[in-house]
Amino acid sequence: MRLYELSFAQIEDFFYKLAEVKDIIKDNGLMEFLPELKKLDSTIQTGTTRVKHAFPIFQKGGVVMDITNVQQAQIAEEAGAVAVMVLDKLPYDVRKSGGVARMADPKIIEEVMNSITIPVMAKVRIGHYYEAKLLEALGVDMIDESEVLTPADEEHHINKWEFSVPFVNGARNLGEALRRTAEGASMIRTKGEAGTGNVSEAVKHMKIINSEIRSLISMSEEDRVKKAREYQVPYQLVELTAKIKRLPIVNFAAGGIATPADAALMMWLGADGLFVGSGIFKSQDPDERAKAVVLAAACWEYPEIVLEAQKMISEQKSMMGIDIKSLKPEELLQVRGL
Ligand SMILES: O=C(CO)[C@H](O)[C@H](O)COP(=O)(O)O
Repeated sequence: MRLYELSFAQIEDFFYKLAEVKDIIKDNGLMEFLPELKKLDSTIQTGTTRVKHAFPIFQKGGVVMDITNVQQAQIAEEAGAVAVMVLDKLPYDVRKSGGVARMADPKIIEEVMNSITIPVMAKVRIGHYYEAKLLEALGVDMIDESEVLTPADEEHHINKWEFSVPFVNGARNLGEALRRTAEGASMIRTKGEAGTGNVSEAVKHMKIINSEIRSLISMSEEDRVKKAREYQVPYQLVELTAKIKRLPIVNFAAGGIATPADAALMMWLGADGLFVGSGIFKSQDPDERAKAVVLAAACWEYPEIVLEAQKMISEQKSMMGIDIKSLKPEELLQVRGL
């Protein structure tokens, strides 16, 4: 039983209780705890859109860490990550190794699921319906249809409504974010340029989305109808975005976040939370950095605390970043899946 299979009320209660009962969960395993939760409300349907949307809401303010093995998963859990994302290779290594990047080995994903108590996500190739079916069967908590892996379909994304497991998708602008939402994604992450250790593209994408939402808000109804056509999404989705003045689903920042200061910057720009991979596990101080990034994301409104977080790491141990301008157009991961 995974988190998305619970009802909304059960998930809510789970997260409230999580702080109190973390030790109990650790000692007994999550499975022992679930029957108690089930008793709270056994009648509500599970795997519904409400549940799929609730799961990312409860991760807000947190950091999801890319990991490739059990050891890294344990570092992430120990550091206070809200979830881990299992990959075959970290985005930096995907970039360096070339070739076709596919979903991670299911045996490793299973090992990770059995070794930690926080939610486990994993990536599939864009449009790879069947990798997603395998991950759903495996019981992961969320699927990332990711441009970091080699796209399986150059034209279509997965129809995510068909799944009971929630999906996260990347976006560089409002059009992409709303198209993925219309396809059934429960969470968006700004794409940034993964594996570069360079936060500049994540900043750019977050600012583009913010400014496009601002212009929707001030637009006439007639122009919003036109925008919906341009974005190729239902008008109601454009209308809702303008009304609530934000993306209708949770939006985390990703791609190139490497330091606590980067983490705080993205939260200040309005991210609901963060995905961080290479920046932590390609650094020379992953244990400390993982904790420092979690602290900075949670306390981004307090520069003095972010300063403490920044002091927990050593700049000399940061991953060597890549200047985006040095990448050839075909080396950009962000342009996959529009
Ligand atoms: O979700 C992701 C892409 O699918 C990655 O988690 C994210 O982009 C990580 O990038 P980096 O390695 O630069 O931190």
